[in-house]
Amino acid sequence: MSAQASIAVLGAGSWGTALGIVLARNGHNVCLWARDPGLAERSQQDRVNARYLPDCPFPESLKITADLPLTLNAAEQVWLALPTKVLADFLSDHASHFPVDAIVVNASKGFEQGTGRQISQMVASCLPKHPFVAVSGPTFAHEVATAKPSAITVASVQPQAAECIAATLRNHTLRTYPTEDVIGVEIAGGLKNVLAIAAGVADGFGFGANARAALITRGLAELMRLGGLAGAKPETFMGLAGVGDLVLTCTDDQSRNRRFGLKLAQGYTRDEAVAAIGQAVEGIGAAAEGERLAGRYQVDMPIVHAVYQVLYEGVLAREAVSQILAREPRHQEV
Ligand SMILES: NC(=O)C1=CN([C@@H]2O[C@H](COP(=O)(O)OP(=O)(O)OC[C@H]3O[C@@H](n4cnc5c(N)ncnc54)[C@H](OP(=O)(O)O)[C@@H]3O)[C@@H](O)[C@H]2O)C=CC1
Ligand SMILES: O=C(CO)COP(=O)(O)O
Repeated sequence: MSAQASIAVLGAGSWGTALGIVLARNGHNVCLWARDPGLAERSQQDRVNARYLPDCPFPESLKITADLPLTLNAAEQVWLALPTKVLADFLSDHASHFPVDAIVVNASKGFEQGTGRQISQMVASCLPKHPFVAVSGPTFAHEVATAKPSAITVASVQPQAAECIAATLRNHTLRTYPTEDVIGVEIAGGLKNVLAIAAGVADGFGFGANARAALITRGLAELMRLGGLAGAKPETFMGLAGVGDLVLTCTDDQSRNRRFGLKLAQGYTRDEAVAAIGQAVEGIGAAAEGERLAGRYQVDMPIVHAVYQVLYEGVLAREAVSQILAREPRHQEV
């Protein structure tokens, strides 16, 4: 891999655009793929993605296009920043066009819809020979793109691939932390969005800071219980991709998932709240997959279950909260 890499970033929403900007600023040649030719053309001309990151100008070495073969051509790294629900179809349609030696880097958070498979498993079934890396952590796109200090986990079962991607991504405002625990990083990143919805609901009802802290702590316990049975390392949940991202998204209104929960508490239906946010709300799909995984591993996940009931079974948010509070008292354990 050359010091100046040729990089394809697929998905020109807020996260793909932010990553494209950072990678280009780091001196790499980046081609960002947008599915909307109009957006690609305007952004290439104006040197900014006015729809998703209007105040973040493109560095010179960032190009944006809707031409996928051109984007993938000779890429040494292919970064995925698409909503998780479209990933399965996207990979089955386009994986055969990925350059054979490219490292595949996933930056999305969630699970395959309908199966609960992790993104690493989806990628492995379509691209079994490509090294795979997952990046995840407390990183709001706008803060990363505007070079606010941030830190991110870079996970791969192939340490060399993790180190390569960490070196590509890090700079003086973005610290990278490699790990081999892909399972833990993906479970934490996928399910913290469900808990952020719950935090938004609780704050929307005015339950206060104590309730929010309890929710984060007990939510973390749910992630660790599931992660333990799925083969993750407990310490991953105490790191950036675990408690780091959980705290970020449960406490700050930059989070779309948290804002979605706030809307539910205001009485919006699920679909009205999705429309009001107007961007990816990964916690919705992840609630269904979290419920599926809890069943598969026979693990108690009451907060994930409550969010699932509100989103899929028509239970009122207030009622779901009362049900959690009415649970049998128990000893604290993780
Ligand atoms: N934003 C953030 O701060 C962070 C986001 N992430 C994760 O990154 C992933 C992407 O999120 P984010 O960029 O924020 O989402 P956004 O809602 O900002 O953007 C979504 C992007 O996906 C595109 N898209 C939607 N459907 C399709 C499709 N069928 N085929 C191709 N492209 C499609 C949209 O295109 P169009 O504009 O044409 O609709 C848009 O470019 C999510 O998994 C999220 O959890 C991770 C860390 C930080
Ligand atoms: O994952 C994120 C930050 O780490 C972004 O969270 P939201 O998708 O809730 O905005």
